[in-house]
Amino acid sequence: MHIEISNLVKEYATLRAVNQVSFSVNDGGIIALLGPNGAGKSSLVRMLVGLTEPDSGEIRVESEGKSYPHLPDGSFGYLPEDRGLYQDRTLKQNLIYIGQLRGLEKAEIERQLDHWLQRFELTERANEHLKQLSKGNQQKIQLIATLLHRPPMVILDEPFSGLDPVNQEHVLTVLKELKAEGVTILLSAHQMDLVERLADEFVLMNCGEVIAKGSLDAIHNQLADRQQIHFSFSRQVETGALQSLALDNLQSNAAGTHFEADVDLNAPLDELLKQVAACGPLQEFRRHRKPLHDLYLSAVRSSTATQEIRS
Ligand SMILES: Nc1ncnc2c1ncn2[C@@H]1O[C@H](COP(=O)(O)OP(=O)(O)OP(=O)(O)O)[C@@H](O)[C@H]1O
Repeated sequence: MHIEISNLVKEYATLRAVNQVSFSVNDGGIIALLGPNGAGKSSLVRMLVGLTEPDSGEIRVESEGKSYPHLPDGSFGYLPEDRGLYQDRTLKQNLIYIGQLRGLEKAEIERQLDHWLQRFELTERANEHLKQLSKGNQQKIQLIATLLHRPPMVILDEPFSGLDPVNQEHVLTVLKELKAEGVTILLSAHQMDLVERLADEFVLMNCGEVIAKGSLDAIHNQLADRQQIHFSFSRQVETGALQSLALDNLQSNAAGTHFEADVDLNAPLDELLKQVAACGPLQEFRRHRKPLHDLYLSAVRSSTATQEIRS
């Protein structure tokens, strides 16, 4: 399956929630939609699954030699932002119902139910009403409902919401397992640190627009204006010599052995390494990549400022 999204626009009354968004999704791998509240992620996902239609632009889904304007029914699992299972029914009743809706045979439903309840450590609770479960466990049942029919593609709107760190890790592991099985995953999330470890591709959105997209390397190239280096010496060195190098914001520890500094994105690091090594007995020299979280925050701030100037 291949998805091509081109210049997509969605408007609600006077608000343009999705503005000229373009990106593509290839088979396999995990693609993450990131953006602050109101960035337009759910609006985009709803068009992708065919719940709403774009005002302009195009979604083209190529699957088994055919082309569709949204993901064809039955080809995907969808965890919506508004969760919808029956609170007064047991986990088992809810999931059997979902399995029947998806057209699964009784034996297959039982098989999948056993597998997923065990995988999410909820087997013992199968006969409890959904409302008896914590928010996090309810979220896991919602995920099972999305995965029960083993779709080749899953669309997850905020799969980590309501989960504690232990369960976030658990879901992360399950998503990695699905990826290893060849499932394509498109998810929206706010948990940068988790998403950075999980996704292969990223689409960063703000105020309806894409502000950066691609692999982590590509995002760094698009958003980082500086890079940070860390280096250390086996004994104290005079900072005088270091200060004459092209290093900004040079900081050292109290012992004068460990340093960090900002350098230009295009600075030749090999050359810099030689210059730093000439200042003392160098132990370590490494480039430190800003976490996605930091890149994202500064990009969202500057993109919001640009939008405010424009409007
Ligand atoms: N059905 C609707 N009618 C009117 N406005 C809407 C509708 N759905 C979303 N919006 C508005 O469109 C903008 C984008 O909303 P959307 O839910 O797509 O963002 P989001 O990135 O998913 O946000 P969140 O992370 O909070 O879920 C918001 O300003 C929202 O208020």
